[in-house]
Amino acid sequence: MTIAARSEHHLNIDSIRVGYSAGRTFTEIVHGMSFSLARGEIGCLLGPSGCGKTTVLRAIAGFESLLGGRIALGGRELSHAGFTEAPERRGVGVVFQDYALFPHLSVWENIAFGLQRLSRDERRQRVDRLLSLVGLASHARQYPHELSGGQQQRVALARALAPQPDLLLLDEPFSNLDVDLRERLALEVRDILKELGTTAVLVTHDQHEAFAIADQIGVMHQGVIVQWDNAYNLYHRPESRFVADFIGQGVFTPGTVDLPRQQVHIELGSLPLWQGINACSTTERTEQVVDVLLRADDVVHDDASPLQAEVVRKAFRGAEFLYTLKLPSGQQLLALVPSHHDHAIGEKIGIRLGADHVVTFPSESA
Ligand SMILES: Nc1ncnc2c1ncn2[C@@H]1O[C@H](COP(=O)(O)OP(=O)(O)OP(=O)(O)O)[C@@H](O)[C@H]1O
Repeated sequence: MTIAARSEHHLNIDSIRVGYSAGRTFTEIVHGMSFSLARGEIGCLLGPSGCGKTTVLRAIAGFESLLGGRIALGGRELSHAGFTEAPERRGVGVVFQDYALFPHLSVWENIAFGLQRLSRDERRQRVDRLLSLVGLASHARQYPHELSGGQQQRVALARALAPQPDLLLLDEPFSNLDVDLRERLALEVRDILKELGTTAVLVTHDQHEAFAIADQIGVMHQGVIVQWDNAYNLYHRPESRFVADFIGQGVFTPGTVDLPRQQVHIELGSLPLWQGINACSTTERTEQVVDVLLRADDVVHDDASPLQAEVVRKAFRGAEFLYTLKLPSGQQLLALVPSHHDHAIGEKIGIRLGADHVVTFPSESA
């Protein structure tokens, strides 16, 4: 069956519902979730543990069937209630968290594994190209146990890409790697997918990984996508408190909206409202109490500033310290400060606002 509507999208996930039964009870985990990707686009499902990310991926791979909604790829319907195309017939490749390489096969043989139907020459060309693309040409004869975790994950990626799938799924592919390598490999994988024009969906709970690899990110909460957007908008224009909280670091601080001046006043000073984005919609009153999202990079350390805040906690981040600061009112803030400004706990430091816009939410204390 071909889906004519929205054919500009390569992958269409349309109102899918997925759940599990355990004994006599049935629990719905994914509650009518939708997103689409154009050909060659990289999407990411990002969310806290247990929100249903892997369940969605398993449904796209064909390991779980749908209770409702539909999944289509390249105009081909892969799943709807009562129909699940078999995983091996979907044209979907999967890279798992634990690499799942064949231990008794060499790197070359692992990548060639799914290419039996190709001629010897085609197979050799395909595997050699992928090996050089993932930077492992000199490791072709080695076995998985002789490789580092990052190298094994590159082999797993090459193996999943070898049959040229219509869609690649990556399930927390970097979570077994250390933090520095994770982000580097995520950027490398992005380059490889872009070079091949492969459409991909990644799931992770690590926002740096999501930011490094994805064109579009769906922030998931309790089985639904609460915002589908690019990384910049998720950080700077979160549409809900959940997204504001989950993405980046910041605090909510009380503020008063001054609509005539299009400003919001907080303890640190006044800021322009971001037109149309989360600005309070109520116009009956000229002032309104709101919670203002202040990111750690919105608060600037400035010795010349008359506004002083006390250092309550500090975390060394290499290039920066993440300071937790207390204002005279007791309100706490976060501030990212270059790490050559090494201040002691209890010390008072000058701060000022460094934000050019502000995002507000209805006050939870009002
Ligand atoms: N096979 C299963 N049978 C029953 N319940 C399951 C099964 N697999 C997952 N669940 C439940 O579904 C919910 C969502 O799980 P899922 O693995 O999709 O979440 P996730 O967002 O990928 O989490 P994580 O980041 O921890 O992997 C969880 O409450 C989990 O316990």
